[in-house]
Amino acid sequence: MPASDLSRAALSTVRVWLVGGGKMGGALLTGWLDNGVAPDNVTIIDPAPGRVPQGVRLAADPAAPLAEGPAPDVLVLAVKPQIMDDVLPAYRSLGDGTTVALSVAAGRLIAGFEAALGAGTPVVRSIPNTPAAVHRGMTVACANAHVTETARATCDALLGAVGDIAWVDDEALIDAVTAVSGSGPAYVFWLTECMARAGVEAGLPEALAARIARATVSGAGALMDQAEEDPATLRRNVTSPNGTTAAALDELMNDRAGLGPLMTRAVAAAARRSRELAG
Ligand SMILES: NC(=O)C1=CN([C@@H]2O[C@H](COP(=O)(O)OP(=O)(O)OC[C@H]3O[C@@H](n4cnc5c(N)ncnc54)[C@H](O)[C@@H]3O)[C@@H](O)[C@H]2O)C=CC1
Ligand SMILES: O=C(O)[C@@H]1CCC=N1
Repeated sequence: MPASDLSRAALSTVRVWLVGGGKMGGALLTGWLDNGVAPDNVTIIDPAPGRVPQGVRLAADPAAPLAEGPAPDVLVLAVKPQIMDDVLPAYRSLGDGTTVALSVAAGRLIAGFEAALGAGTPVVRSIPNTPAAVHRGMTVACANAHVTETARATCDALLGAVGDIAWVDDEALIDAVTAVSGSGPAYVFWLTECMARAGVEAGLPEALAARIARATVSGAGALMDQAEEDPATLRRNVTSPNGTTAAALDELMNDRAGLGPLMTRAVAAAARRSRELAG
């Protein structure tokens, strides 16, 4: 069976509880339903959710789903890291069994989920990103020793339903992953805003500057996606010797004051914050 059929098969019967149906949880949910998860196998637990697709069960808190059952195969934890400690105890009865706790929360450690839900609980810690909303997400995940091969395949299919997925064995890498791909879309949007503002400062009308900045960033992203060349080659393809791009890159690629050292500082700051969120 091809991998995509395998994923669909894994998803067609999976029972998921989504704790936190906000931006990230909602984006994941859309991908699941598009990839074969049955709406009546999904429960959103959220006192103020975003969109609730037809056929999906909604509960403001876990009391009713826990009483009614059946227990989920996967408990997806998509609330803010800062409230995770308050949210988890209610799900203790699902711990130490076959239900996999699949977190998308920044910073929160596998050990924290084990402490709250039970030491024998299968836990997957992952970091997706918001391009998941258009099925172009990038997720990196890490599993504890209690996650079986089947459970890992199910989580792989759930996370892979909204884009690309990579697994790491070393949980410590997740902080840097969060800083690059988790937060990264915001850097690209800020780059777009900066390009538009610079265009206005160079004399363009605001609407035209915003339009060409947005089209350029998304067009460059699409080219990078489809081209075989690496980003450095694509950059060189734009850069004529002694031309306009070379003049700009002299500033952007400056060893001390260019985008390189700035990005290093930004990513280090995000990774540091991820470590702090561990609590
Ligand atoms: N937004 C992003 O780019 C990314 C977010 N994440 C992680 O995803 C998680 C959710 O973030 P967002 O979706 O951006 O936030 P959000 O604020 O859009 O969604 C959080 C949801 O949790 C709900 N909620 C609040 N208290 C609750 C409770 N006691 N039980 C159940 N639900 C409750 C809220 O009503 C809301 O719908 C965070 O842990 C964040 O670190 C991870 C990667 C990227
Ligand atoms: O800013 C945050 O903390 C979350 C995690 C990665 C993207 N958004």
